[in-house]
Amino acid sequence: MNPIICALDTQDLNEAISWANGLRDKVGMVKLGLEFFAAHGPSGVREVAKCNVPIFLDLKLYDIPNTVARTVEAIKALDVEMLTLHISGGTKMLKEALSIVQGKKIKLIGVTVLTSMGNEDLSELGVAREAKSQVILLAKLAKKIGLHGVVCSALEAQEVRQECGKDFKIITPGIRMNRGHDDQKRTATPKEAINSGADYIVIGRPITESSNPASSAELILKSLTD
Ligand SMILES: O=c1ccn([C@@H]2O[C@H](COP(=O)(O)O)[C@@H](O)[C@H]2O)c(=O)[nH]1
Repeated sequence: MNPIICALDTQDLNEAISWANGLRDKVGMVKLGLEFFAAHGPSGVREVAKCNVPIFLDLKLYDIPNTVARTVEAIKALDVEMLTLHISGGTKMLKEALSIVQGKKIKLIGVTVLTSMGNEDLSELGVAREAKSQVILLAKLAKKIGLHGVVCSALEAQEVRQECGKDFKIITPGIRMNRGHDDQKRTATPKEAINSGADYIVIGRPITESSNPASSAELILKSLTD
């Protein structure tokens, strides 16, 4: 299985389609997020799906239970593999969302602590725990409620794997090699993430801003076995 999920972060539909076509054989999935969805909505997702590459829809839903459930209801008609929602939306929100996708192929993935945040950012929000312990707490809650997996950084992947078991999907953004951290704080290389137990590594700008996205993805894949 190819563990690379490339984030197609753009408002340009043609650019997203061109990336999806160019990367189809080099990645396991593509990710469409808030930027793309705000610009093109469900019809844009359907257009990218025509490129025959599995889609991870990263909308990070976070609202009252009824609103999230109705949103999941609208999204479940789309041909996507996984959809994200914030675990901090709470048990009722998560359970109601799960009940909507019961028996469907779409997997609900919980966002723990954004990889752009460090301990100081959490403390500013009144969260006394360090990022790692907050991630483990949220991942265990997600597992208990029945979510299919979580988004966390590679720095927590090993502990999440130990706590949540082998069938629980672990998806790690914040992947960096040789270009600084941008706005990410909890980062790791592709190989470190996979060695820590991640099922998938989410990589956006290091691929899409390179002069040759397909060959960058190919090199990253190769780096996993070197
Ligand atoms: O905690 C999170 C959750 C989601 N993301 C998303 O992943 C990609 C990362 O893109 P890069 O360009 O490789 O930084 C992006 O779409 C984020 O929305 C995340 O980074 N961290």
